Amino acid sequence: MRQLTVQLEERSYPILIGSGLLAEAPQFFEQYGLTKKSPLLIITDENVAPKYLAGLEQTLRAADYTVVSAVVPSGETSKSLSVYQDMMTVAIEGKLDRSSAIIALGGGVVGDLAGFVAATYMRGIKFVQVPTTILAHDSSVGGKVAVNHPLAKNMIGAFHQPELVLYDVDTLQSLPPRDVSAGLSEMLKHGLIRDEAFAHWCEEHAEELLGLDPEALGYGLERGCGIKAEIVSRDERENGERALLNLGHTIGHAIEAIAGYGEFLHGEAISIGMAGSALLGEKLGAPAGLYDDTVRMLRSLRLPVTMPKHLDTDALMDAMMHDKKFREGHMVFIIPDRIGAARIVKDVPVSAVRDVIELLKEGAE
Ligand SMILES: NC(=O)c1ccc[n+]([C@@H]2O[C@H](COP(=O)([O-])OP(=O)(O)OC[C@H]3O[C@@H](n4cnc5c(N)ncnc54)[C@H](O)[C@@H]3O)[C@@H](O)[C@H]2O)c1
Ligand SMILES: O=C(O)C(=O)C[C@@H](O)[C@H](O)[C@H](O)COP(=O)(O)O
Ligand SMILES: [Zn+2]
Repeated sequence: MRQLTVQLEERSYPILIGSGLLAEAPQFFEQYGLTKKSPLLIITDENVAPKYLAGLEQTLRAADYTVVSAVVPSGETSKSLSVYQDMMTVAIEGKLDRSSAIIALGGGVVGDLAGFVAATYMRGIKFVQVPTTILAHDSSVGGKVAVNHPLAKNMIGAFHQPELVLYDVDTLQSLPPRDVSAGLSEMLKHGLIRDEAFAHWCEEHAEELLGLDPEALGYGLERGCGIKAEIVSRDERENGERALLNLGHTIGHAIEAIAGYGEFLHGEAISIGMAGSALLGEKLGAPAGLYDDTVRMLRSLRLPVTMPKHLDTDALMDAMMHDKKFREGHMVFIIPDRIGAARIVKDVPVSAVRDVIELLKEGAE
């Protein structure tokens, strides 16, 4: 088992990554403070439930935990206020109390939704992240929890750290190829912002990663989580450095909202956004070649680097104004200087962003 720690003083917690960990959930839950005297609520989705829910429920009940479960539709549309309200109803009817915990069994959608329920139920109860996607190496760490507003991504949310991240990598073997690639997008992002060697490693090991080779996946998840944990430990609430984790997200979130949630997977939209950030980087003085290198790396992971022409530039520009980094009238972007290093740039010219959006359209020169 690989173990990392998110260092946040009294809110510190471990990230446990390994094979067979779901079967050991009761021991870990007990070790990290989940009481057996109050019910647990497992929130999962329709794709994950048939594969992993019954097993987890049985293991927990055999260890004397009381378990209530809720299954939401799979996909981005479940990060909504209406599904959030349904989860609140299940929690109230299931008699969760202030000592209860919520278990997020699934990918980033379930993690963000369940985490937001935990952050707000009775003004906040414990929760545990049990990620089942590659992408969730990012979403399960750091405590950003949220649902979407139709106009903008992750608009209704909180910072609420889990007690534990229990990452059973065996679950990843059942992921569809499109979700494998989407998850690798955020893995590469961690290399692009902080670790040049890791970014190259992702490209060099693309075929093993896409083929779900356990050794490659284990290392990639450990390094990706490690970079995220280091940054979050220094800047939990995104007052500075944490914004680097948003590379590609200003454009990516706008694509997700304007195309309609679920049309593009999050990792796919972020991939297009990272290609756009590299273009912006070159416009703002980064060495030529940065865009080509970035695009080559993204393509090696079978990720898209262009968007359909029909996505309206004005609508995308409007959506970008809702970015959480937009403050005091300034458009703020994460701009790569080179592979492995990026910086926060305040007041990026709107005209440069508009040019980049046009260049990202399919068929543009
Ligand atoms: N909080 C954060 O810091 C953070 C970071 C990155 C992304 N996110 C959010 O995460 C979400 C994307 O996460 P995601 O890509 O994991 O999406 P997801 O949760 O929708 O999972 C992707 C798909 O895989 C299915 N699935 C999950 N586990 C499976 C398994 N083991 N086997 C087979 N199918 C499985 C799901 O049902 C879904 O259809 C977005 O909403 C994004 O905004 C949050
Ligand atoms: O943890 C962070 O900080 C990130 O930015 C990670 C991103 O991958 C993630 O998509 C996050 O949810 C985006 O946050 P937001 O504040 O832009 O909504
Ligand atoms: Zn993301």
